[in-house]
This record gives sequence, C-alpha cells and structure tokens, in this order.
Amino acid sequence: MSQPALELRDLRKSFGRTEIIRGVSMAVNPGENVAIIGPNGAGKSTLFNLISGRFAPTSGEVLLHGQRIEALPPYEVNRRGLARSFQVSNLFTRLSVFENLRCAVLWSLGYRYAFWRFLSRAKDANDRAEEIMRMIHLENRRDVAAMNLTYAEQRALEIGITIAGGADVVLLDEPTAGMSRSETSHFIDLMLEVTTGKTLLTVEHDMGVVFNVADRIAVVVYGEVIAFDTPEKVRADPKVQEAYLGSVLAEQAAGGH
Ligand SMILES: Nc1ncnc2c1ncn2[C@@H]1O[C@H](COP(=O)(O)OP(=O)(O)OP(=O)(O)O)[C@@H](O)[C@H]1O
Repeated sequence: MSQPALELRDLRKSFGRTEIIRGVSMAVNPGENVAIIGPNGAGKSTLFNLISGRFAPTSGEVLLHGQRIEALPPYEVNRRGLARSFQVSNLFTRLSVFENLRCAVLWSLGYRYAFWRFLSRAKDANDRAEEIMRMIHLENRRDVAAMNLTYAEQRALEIGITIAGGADVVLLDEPTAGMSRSETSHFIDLMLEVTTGKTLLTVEHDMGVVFNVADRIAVVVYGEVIAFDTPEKVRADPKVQEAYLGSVLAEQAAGGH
C-alpha cells in the first residue's frame, strides 16, 4: 500500500467552547478523487481551512505525503504541493486572463522576493502561464480582464490559478456552485482534465456530480466523518441516508439544490 497523499489523524477544531471538527481521521490515496459532502454548517469549509493551513487545529495531525503540515502557514503548505481554491473568487478582476495566470505562476515560484531572479526567469513563467491557459481552454480570452469573463470562464481561470504552482494535491471548494447544468458538465470535464494524476478533494453540493465523479465520498455531519467510501457504498449506507442523503436527494429530485 502506498503512502497516502493526505492523511488526517483525529483532527479537532474548536471555536471558543464549540467543537466544530470532532475527531476526523481519513487517508486519501495519491491520484484519488474524493468528494466531501454534508449539510450546511457541518464543518466542510473548516476542514479545508485546517488542511490548507488557514486554521491551526486544536489537536490532531495533518500529513501531506507523510510529512506533518498542521503547524505550517498556508504559503508553506502550498509550497509543499497542496493548493486550494476558494468559494469566493480569488481573481484579480482588472487583470487579464494571462496576467492572472502569470501572477499565480510567479507567486508560486517565490519571485515576489527576488526581482533579479524574476527577470532572468520571466520567460519560464510566461511559458507556464501560456501552457495553463491552453489547459483551461481560455487561450481565445487571453487579454480579456477577468471581470469581463463569463462566470464559468472565471471558475475555469480559478482552477488554472490553483494549479499554476504545480501542486499535486488540489482542494476545490464548491467548484460548480452557481453554474447551470450544461456549464457544470463542461466544467467537470475540464476539472478532471487539468487535475489528471493529481489528488483531488472537492466540497460539492451537486449530488449528481458527486456520485458520478468521485472515487470515494466523505460524508461530514456535525463535525464528524460518518462515512468514507465508494459512491455505491455511501449511497446504500443507512446512517448516511438518515443523516443527510435522504433529505438532499429528495430535495434535488424535486428540483431544489
Ligand atoms: N472562524 C469561525 N469562528 C467561529 N465559528 C466558525 C468559524 N468558521 C466556521 N464556524 C462555524 O463552524 C461551523 C461549520 O462551518 P463550515 O463553514 O465549516 O461548514 P460547512 O460544512 O462548510 O457549511 P456550508 O456547506 O454552509 O459551507 C458553523 O457553525 C460555523 O458557524
């Protein structure tokens, strides 16, 4: 068995007296595509914040390729190969597609600290930005300001920015939120294409996407992972049906979201 790409060991987080993450342990294999689902307020975003270094856990461990990272700041976690996108847009709205990508590449290379190195390696950064732009199919929108892109294009650009530094573990927070059915299906294809070979964790509310795309699904309810298994097993799990899926699937079948 290979070493997990990402492992959580009895992770806990309290805000004040309230324990929000209540002993989460899970191991994600290299190249695996894991969806995290659960009711609003269950702690999914908090879990992402703990993994990506935005919050320090109250106790427990986070291991990236076997190395503990729970005490590291986000930029250091990022440097070690874990990147995260946000629910709220992370784009420089007045900069073009290409400029946004180039900023992300330069940032990931650490050139913000050394201007002379920046100059000597600027061509590499430009080449990499062009390459990512092609990967996310935005080469025809190269010089368009991010604020003038369609919503789906903005989300594609965000994925490009997230992977710009070459991270091999990628966390995406609600990547298809706010998209129409057809936008979602295009976007999922793109997401899978650009993250091929990478370990992918998504927080996702669209159960159609989750059950079609994920290798395994972690169900978070009230700060605990109550199930972490293949889509078939999670769907059939009575605990999951009772705590979450029963009501959500009924709601989505009725046309809600
Ligand atoms: N910085 C914070 N300080 C205090 N409480 C917080 C903080 N961040 C989150 N919480 C609380 O932790 C709980 C879990 O929130 P979280 O955003 O992680 O849930 P979620 O599963 O991502 O929900 P959603 O699906 O609505 O995004 C909520 O009750 C929230 O109010």
